[in-house]
Order: sequence, then C-alpha cells, then structure tokens
Amino acid sequence: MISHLTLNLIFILLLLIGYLISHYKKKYEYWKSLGIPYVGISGDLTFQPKTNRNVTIQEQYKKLAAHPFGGIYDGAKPVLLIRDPELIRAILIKDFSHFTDRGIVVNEEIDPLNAHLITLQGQRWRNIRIKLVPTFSSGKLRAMYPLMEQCTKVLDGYLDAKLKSSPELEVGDLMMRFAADVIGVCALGLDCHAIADEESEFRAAGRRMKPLKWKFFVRQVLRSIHPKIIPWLRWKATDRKAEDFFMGVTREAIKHREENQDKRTDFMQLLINLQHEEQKTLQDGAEPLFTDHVVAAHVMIFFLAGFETVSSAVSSCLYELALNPSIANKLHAEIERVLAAHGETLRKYPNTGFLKRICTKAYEIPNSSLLIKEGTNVLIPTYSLHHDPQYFPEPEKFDPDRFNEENRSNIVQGAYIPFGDGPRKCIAMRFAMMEARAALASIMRKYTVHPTAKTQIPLVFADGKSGIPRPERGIHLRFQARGSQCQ
Ligand code: HEM
Repeated sequence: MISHLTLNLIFILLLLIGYLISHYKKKYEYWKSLGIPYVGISGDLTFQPKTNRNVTIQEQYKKLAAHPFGGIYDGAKPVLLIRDPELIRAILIKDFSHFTDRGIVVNEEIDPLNAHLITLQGQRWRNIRIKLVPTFSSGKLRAMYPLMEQCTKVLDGYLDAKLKSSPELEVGDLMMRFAADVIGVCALGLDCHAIADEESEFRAAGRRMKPLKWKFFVRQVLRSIHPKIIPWLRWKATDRKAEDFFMGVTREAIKHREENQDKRTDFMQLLINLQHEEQKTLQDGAEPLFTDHVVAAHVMIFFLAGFETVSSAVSSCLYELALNPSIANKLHAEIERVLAAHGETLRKYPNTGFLKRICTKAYEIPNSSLLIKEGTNVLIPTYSLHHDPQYFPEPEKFDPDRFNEENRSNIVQGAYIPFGDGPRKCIAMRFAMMEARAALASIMRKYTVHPTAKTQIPLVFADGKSGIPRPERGIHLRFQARGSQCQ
C-alpha cells in the first residue's frame, strides 16, 4: 500500500513538474511571440555542456545567417544575437545610451569584489570609468614601458636558463606568469615574481578565480527557474580564498605606501588618491564611491583582466608562428610585422569571444519594426564575426596580411572588435597591445618556434563558458635559438 506521505510527495512532485513545464514553455515562446527569427530550446547556450561557448554561439550565428539579428536562449533567458556589423556599431557606439550595461547581476553584499568596471551599471559605472581612464594615458604608458621591458628581460633570462635543459615548453602558462608580472609591476606596483616562481601566490589566486564548470551550470539552471534563488541562497560567485588574497594585497599595498611616503603614479596610487580625495570632500550621509571593497575589486579585476587576456594573445600568436614558418621568417626579417601578426591573432583567437549588453532604454532597431524592450539581453558574437568568410575569406587561415597597411582599411567596420567598441570598450586596450607586442618582439628576436609531438593541431578549446579561449591541452612549442641548427 502507498502511504499518505508518499501520495502527498508524488502530488507535490507532479505539481512541481507541471509548474516547471509551463514556466519553461512560456519562456521559450518569447521570441516566437515577437515574430522574429529565433533558435529554440535545442540551441540553448547553457544546455550544450560539451562544447566551448564561442563554438555554440557560432552555430546559432550560422543558423540565423539570413537575418541581421535573431533570438536565442541562454539558460531559458531570451538573448538577442546581433549579426549585422552596422547594427553592432549602432548598439556599441551611436546608440550606446540604450545599452549602457552588460546585464551582469552582482550581489555586492555577498560578492563585494565582483563590483568592478566590467559588472557595474549606469551612473556608478560612468563615475568610476571617468576616474580610471587616466591610468592608461599616453604619458602613463610611456612611463610604464621601462617596467615592461624589465619584465621582458626577466622572461628572456628565464627562457635562456630553461631551454638549456629542454628546448620544449608549454607557453600558455609561462605567458600568464609574464603577464602577471607586467600587470603587477605596471599597474599595482607589486613584484609578483610569477616568472621566476612557478608557484607564485598571484598565479595561484588567478587559477582559483576560474569558475568551476558544474557550479556555472547549476547557477544557470537555478537562475532560469527564478533570478532571485541565487541571492536567496547567498551563494558566492567568487572564490573566498582568492577574495581574501586580493583584499590582503590591497590593504598591504596601501599601508606600505602610506608608511613609506611612497608616491608612485600607477593605477594603485590613482585608486588610493581617489579614495583620499573623496574622504576629504564627502558630504554627510553621501555614499562613497571608492570604498575599500571597490578599490580591492579594481585591483583584482585589473590583475585578472590583465593576465589571462594578454597571455592568450601572445601564446596563440606563437602557436600560429610555429605552424607557419614562412610567416615567421618574414616576421624575423621585419619585426614591424609583429603588429600585423598580433592583429590577426586577435581575429582568430579573440580573448573575449562575445560581448554582452543589456537594453537600458527601449530601442527601435533601425530599418526594422522591432522595438527591443528595456531589460532585453543582447549578445554580440565577436568570435563568429571574426570567423565569418563574408568578412574574412578563409577564416581558419592565419594571414597577417589582412592587417597590413594596405588591407586594414578594407575590414568591414563592426566586424573586427577584439577589444569591444564604444564607451565600454576595453579600458586597457593600448596597454594590452603594447605588452603583447613587447613580449612577442622579445621572444621572436632570439628564437624560432616549432610545433612538437605534443602540439595540438588544430587547437581545441576547453569547454569554457566565459568566451576566453583556453586551449584544452595548453600550447606546447619547441624553441630554437636563431642561427643555431635545427635538432
Ligand atoms: C589582449 C588583451 C585584452 C583584450 C583582447 C581585452 C578585451 C576586452 C573586451 C572585448 C572587453 C569588453 C568590451 C566591450 O564590452 O565593448 C574588455 C573590457 C575591459 N577590459 Fe580588456 N582586454 C585585454 C586586456 C586588458 C587588460 C590588460 C586590462 C587591465 C589592466 C583590461 C581591463 C578591462 C576592463 C576593466 C574592462 C571593462 C571596461 C568597462 O566596462 O568600462 N583588459 N576587454
């Protein structure tokens, strides 16, 4: 006999299943109800656990090939995928006032260090962005160059010593350590010793910040049932140990500078000065902008944004040069071509495979009858555009000539956006380009690089959800000193 309790449980379960079916049915009818082309539940970005997110977006991009934009779903959330470069430029630049935010929801009480430029919204983002832009002014970049060069010398010494024992190495991790040293010394005034010390605390903290696949999936599913479940569960998005580490580093740096009357001109000092100025002028009852948490959140995001992006750009470029010796030879002959090779690498392997915006003010799509409602998520598929043969013929071919002086002006505006565009584009674009080129020039001046038995061809990217290309098995290359015989 089935007990009363079991019957009640079955009844509750059936009710729950009934609720979920009608809840999801309604959600997945959103784009259909607006009468715009869409890819339904089968293409939901969250429920494609086996593939890299850039590849999944590219599949939806191809399915919507006949349209300038179309609807897709991400964990049952409707997202408008924009395909047309002209419309992309309108959203990012001309009509920015309708799309000022990325729509990333942060609970500052639970995740205080997640409140930074990438996630902040509206007027608070604007106020902080204006104050932080001077970090990468031309004068500051000039002052940073000698520090960056110092890091390339450490890299050079490390390679010399390392390659004596074996000519092969995994460049992805090494480049992350190089980028950690550069961002540490240039922006934060910290010696991370990440190249010299493979187990440096900074490198470890960076590793801890990568979200675990299963956690990301469960969060997306819970969010698709109800957006308030996660704040209600008080589930942190950032790793507590990494958070404590960055909070500690910030407090120590501030204390050290105050005790030693150390007045540098880097990003860390800019943050400290902003905090001091604000404390002096803050009116009674007014909310401060630069709290300790906001300062630490920016130390953390500059460190994280600074080390994985640049390292990926440099290691992917070295990978292509190892596979294309004729291009590498030309590059050696004319180091200026580093610029073109770097541009082409950012096309083939954009560090951020897609851009996000949220509609912050209702928007009528030009030349269409669609009115995007406030709160609609918008996705700009950088990776798909960079791999679309319409804009880049033979997109899988590594061809730096696309970016030489003659051809660069033929690139369709809005179809090449490795750093985003408009008022929310990468704040550190010029710094990142300078750093990647310094590292490439320093390595290619002395070495030629070759694939090894361990090199994965073509590169396969891990099942990342962030859009950052992380090669599944790293990038293994053999280094050969220029002028020496091939072994
Ligand atoms: C090759 C290196 C890099 C690439 C390709 C890259 C790319 C990007 C992209 C695509 C965005 C989004 C832009 C948009 O939504 O329109 C972005 C934003 C951002 N990046 Fe970078 N980035 C790089 C390096 C860096 C570095 C070195 C830092 C810090 C030192 C940094 C800090 C930021 C910040 C703070 C934002 C948010 C800007 C805002 O919303 O106001 N990035 N980056």
